[in-house]
Amino acid sequence: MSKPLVLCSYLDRSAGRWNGVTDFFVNIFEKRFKIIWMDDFEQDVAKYAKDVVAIASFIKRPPVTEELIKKLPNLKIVANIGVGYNHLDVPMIRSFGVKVSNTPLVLDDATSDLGMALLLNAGRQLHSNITLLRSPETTQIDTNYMTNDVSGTTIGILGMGRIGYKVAQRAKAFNMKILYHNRSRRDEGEEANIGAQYYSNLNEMLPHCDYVMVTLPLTAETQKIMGSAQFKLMKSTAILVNISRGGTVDQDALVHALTHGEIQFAALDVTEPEPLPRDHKLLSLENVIITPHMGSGTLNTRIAMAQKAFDNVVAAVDGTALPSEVFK
Ligand SMILES: O=CC(=O)O
Repeated sequence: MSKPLVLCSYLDRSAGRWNGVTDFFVNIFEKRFKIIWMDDFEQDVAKYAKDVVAIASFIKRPPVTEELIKKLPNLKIVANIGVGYNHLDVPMIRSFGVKVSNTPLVLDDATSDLGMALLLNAGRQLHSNITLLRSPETTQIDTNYMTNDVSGTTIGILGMGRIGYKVAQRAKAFNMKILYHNRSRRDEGEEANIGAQYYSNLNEMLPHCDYVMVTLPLTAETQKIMGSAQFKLMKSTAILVNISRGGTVDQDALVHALTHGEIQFAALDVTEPEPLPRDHKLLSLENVIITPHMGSGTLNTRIAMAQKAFDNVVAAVDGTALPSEVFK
C-alpha cells in the first residue's frame, strides 16, 4: 500500500541555501508519509487529492484556503510549522473536522536569542559600524562614535508569554530593568525570578523604556498595538525591537516616528508583508534594520519544529491526542 501524502510547500526545492532544511524536513516526514509538493499536486489534483492526510504549513505556505480543504476528502490535520498561526483560519479548518496544530516551546530559545541579538545590534549599532569599517574611505577608527548602553537600561516587553519570558531572562543577565505589559499578569514567583514589573496599561509603561520588545501573537486585539499614540509616548532615544508579527506595529506610524525623531531606531525581524516591497520606506531608512523573519532559524530549532509537526500529524492520523493542538 502506498504511503499517505503530506501536502507541503515548505521550502522551494531550488533555493540553495534552504536545501539542508528541506532535507531534514523530508527525512523526518518520509519515515511514515510521502511529501507531495504543492506544485506537483496542482499538476494532477485528481490523482493525489484523496491520499492527502495532512497539510504542513510553514509561515504562509501553502495558503490553506477553504477551496483547498474542500479538495481533500481525507485530510486530518493542518500542521503549522511554527508557533504563530494568525495566517490560518482555524474555525474554518476545524469546521471540516480537520485538526490544527503548531510547534510551541521548541523555538522559544532561538527566537528570544534573536530578539536579544537585534536589541544588542540596534543598541550598539553593530551593522552601521561594520559597514563603515568595510568602506574603502575608512582610513581611521572614529573613537568619538557613541552608541547606546544596554546594561543598566530599561526594557519594556510587550507580551509576556513563553518567548517574552525568555527575553526577560536574557535581559536580566544584562542587568536591565524589566517592565512588561501583558493581557494577564504573571504570578508573583515568576515576576520575582526575573525582577519584572507589570503594567496593565501599555501607554503608562512606554515612557520609561529605553528598549521596547514586541513578542505578542498577532490577534484582533494586538493588531497595530504599537501605533502613532504609542510612539509619541516613547523616549526619543528609545529603540523598538519586533520579533512577533509585522501586523502588531502600525508601519506608517513607525516610519513617521523614525523620521520625526519620536524614537531613535527600530530592529524588525517581522514586517507586513514579508518581504516588504523594494520601494518601501522602511527599507531606505538608516535608523532601521530588518531581518527576514528568522527567529526560529537555527538548524536544531527547525529540526525540532519539523519533528513536532510530524508528531502532530502522526497523532491526527492515528486518532490519538495531539502534542500541540490549536483549538481557536
Ligand atoms: O514566526 C515564527 C513562528 O510563528 O513560529
